[in-house]
Amino acid sequence: MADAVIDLKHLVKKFGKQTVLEDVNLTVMKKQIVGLIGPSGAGKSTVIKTALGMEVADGGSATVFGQVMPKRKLLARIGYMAQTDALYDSLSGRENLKFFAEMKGIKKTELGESIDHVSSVVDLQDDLDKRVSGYSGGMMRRLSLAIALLGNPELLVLDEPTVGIDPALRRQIWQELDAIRDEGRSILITTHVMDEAELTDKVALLLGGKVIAFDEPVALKTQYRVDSIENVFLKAEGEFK
Ligand SMILES: Nc1ncnc2c1ncn2[C@@H]1O[C@H](COP(=O)(O)OP(=O)(O)OP(=O)(O)O)[C@@H](O)[C@H]1O
Repeated sequence: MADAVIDLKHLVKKFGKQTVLEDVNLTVMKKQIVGLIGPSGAGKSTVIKTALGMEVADGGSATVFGQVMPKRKLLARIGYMAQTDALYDSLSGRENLKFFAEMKGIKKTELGESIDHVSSVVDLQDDLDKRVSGYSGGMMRRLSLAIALLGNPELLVLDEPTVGIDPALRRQIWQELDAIRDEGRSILITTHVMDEAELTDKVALLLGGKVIAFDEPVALKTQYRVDSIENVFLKAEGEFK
């Protein structure tokens, strides 16, 4: 699709004999937040990893900015937050941010401002000089998110970014995600928090290796004749079984 930032067409991914993704169709357009929901083990992380070229597809196609990943040139345009934190434990939060900022090619003159901004979004300013080995799980998630936000990437791919994060901070993070979208950037986010799925522009429901529903939250609620995305999820899952 023209203008699609992420475009997955009939994507198939197998692990040995297990077909995790059977026929996944999904697009993330410019200036859009797309939420990917589905039961545990449905394959949400696999969708992300295959889209980003960390796993090789067994069928169909996956493009990001019109190209098949991985493409070194595109990496600077993408902020990726994995489900497991890839942080340097023996370094402080600030040192981790500096390291990843350099990897992303952020100019030295912009480094301080950049680190201040991303650490304030996740409320880590006061803990930046502590070693990551002393961080709680939630603090590590917040640092990983801050790293993904560095450099204002055009596309953010966030795998369960708000696990272990309390509601007030979660709200603050969503304000930032909205601002990022309003600037014309794009976000693909997986979540188990159904309230968060309500905040997206479009929700994709992954079940049985397929995106069985993909629409605006309001449209999905109308389609399933329920009053929340949580109930859409439960009804779709019930019908599927
Ligand atoms: N590298 C791998 N090798 C073998 N099997 C894998 C691999 N990665 C994922 N799987 C399997 O694929 C299925 C989907 O896993 P995935 O992590 O994508 O699900 P998920 O929807 O992200 O789950 P959760 O919500 O629990 O994070 C699972 O059955 C998992 O065991």
